[in-house]
Amino acid sequence: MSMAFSFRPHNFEANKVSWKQDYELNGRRCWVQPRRDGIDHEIFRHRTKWKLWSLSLTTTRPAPIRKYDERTKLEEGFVVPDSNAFGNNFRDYNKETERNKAVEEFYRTNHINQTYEFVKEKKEKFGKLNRAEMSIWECCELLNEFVDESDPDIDEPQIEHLLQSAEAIRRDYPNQDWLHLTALIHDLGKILLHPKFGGEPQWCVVGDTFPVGCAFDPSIVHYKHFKDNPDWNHPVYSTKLGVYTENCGLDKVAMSWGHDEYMYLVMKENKTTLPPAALFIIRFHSFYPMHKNGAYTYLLNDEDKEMIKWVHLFNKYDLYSKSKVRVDVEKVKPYYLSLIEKYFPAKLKW
Ligand SMILES: O[C@H]1[C@H](O)[C@@H](O)[C@H](O)[C@@H](O)[C@H]1O
Ligand SMILES: [Fe+2]
Ligand SMILES: [Fe+2]
Repeated sequence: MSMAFSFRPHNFEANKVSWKQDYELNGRRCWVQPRRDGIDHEIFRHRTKWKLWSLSLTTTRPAPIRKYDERTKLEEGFVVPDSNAFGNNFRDYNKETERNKAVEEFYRTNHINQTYEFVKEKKEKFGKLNRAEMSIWECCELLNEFVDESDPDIDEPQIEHLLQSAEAIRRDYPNQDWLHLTALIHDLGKILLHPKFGGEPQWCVVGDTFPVGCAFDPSIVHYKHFKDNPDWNHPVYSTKLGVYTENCGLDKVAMSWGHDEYMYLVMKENKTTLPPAALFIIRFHSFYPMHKNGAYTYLLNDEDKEMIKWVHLFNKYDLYSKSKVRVDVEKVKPYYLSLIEKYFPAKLKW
């Protein structure tokens, strides 16, 4: 195999290389060059050019991670792939595929059943956090068996998605360890699917979220199915503001019940030391109607408007890191355990 690389990264001369094909990343072939200074170089081909980034996968090393573009001579961030693991556009809910049929059926059930009353009951029930005591990592491992039925972009077990998004954000923001941990835990609320938690059905655990107690916005995925929701014709809940007041703030808004709100409650009650931005990201990362489509702005207050930037930043890694490439769990585990120890108690109430 020819190894003709045209780039010249810093310190290139110092590294007598013997490139070794190692694995695929986002459908690309990559080579990894472990170096004596502890910072591995990963090389991959993006469109017509070779790119390089340095990566470091253990806690003991600093992580000066960057990608290097030979043509522009610039370092750049995470490259958003052109298509998902199935060769389709990301979040394309309308393309006729077998998977999308199941996804639509998921949203039909979700839209019919998520009512204002239903959400209040679930919050009350699961807000007690009296179902299990376990560490964050134990919860990650329990998620191994679940595949999210609402997601057109990935059919891998959830732990893969957690690690893929965490590793992707870590590459671009090596010094923001709170972001790495936020990504790792952002979907842990899906543990509600587990028999320990009564094995909740998918429609009230996963999928995009939206406010209840006021009118459903037409930008919500598969909006048409709301017509069979009992709140559809409710005299108050079907109005624009519903039970809310203009710009009352998202903290006061009841969102459709699912993994976001549950994980937010778990973090808050177990007194995480993660910053407020982390809580905001986790609580609203599935609120695509707001953060992607710009709906419901009349419910946001100034603080929310300020915080959205974090959800936008995070969303890129949540959505576009989904791929068929597995992360080596054992390799990265020590790093994430150290973050968990920094920001959470050893055991949490769930
Ligand atoms: O299907 C996905 C999945 O359930 C994600 O965890 C959620 O955050 C997204 O909003 C949703 O589109
Ligand atoms: Fe999610
Ligand atoms: Fe996610």
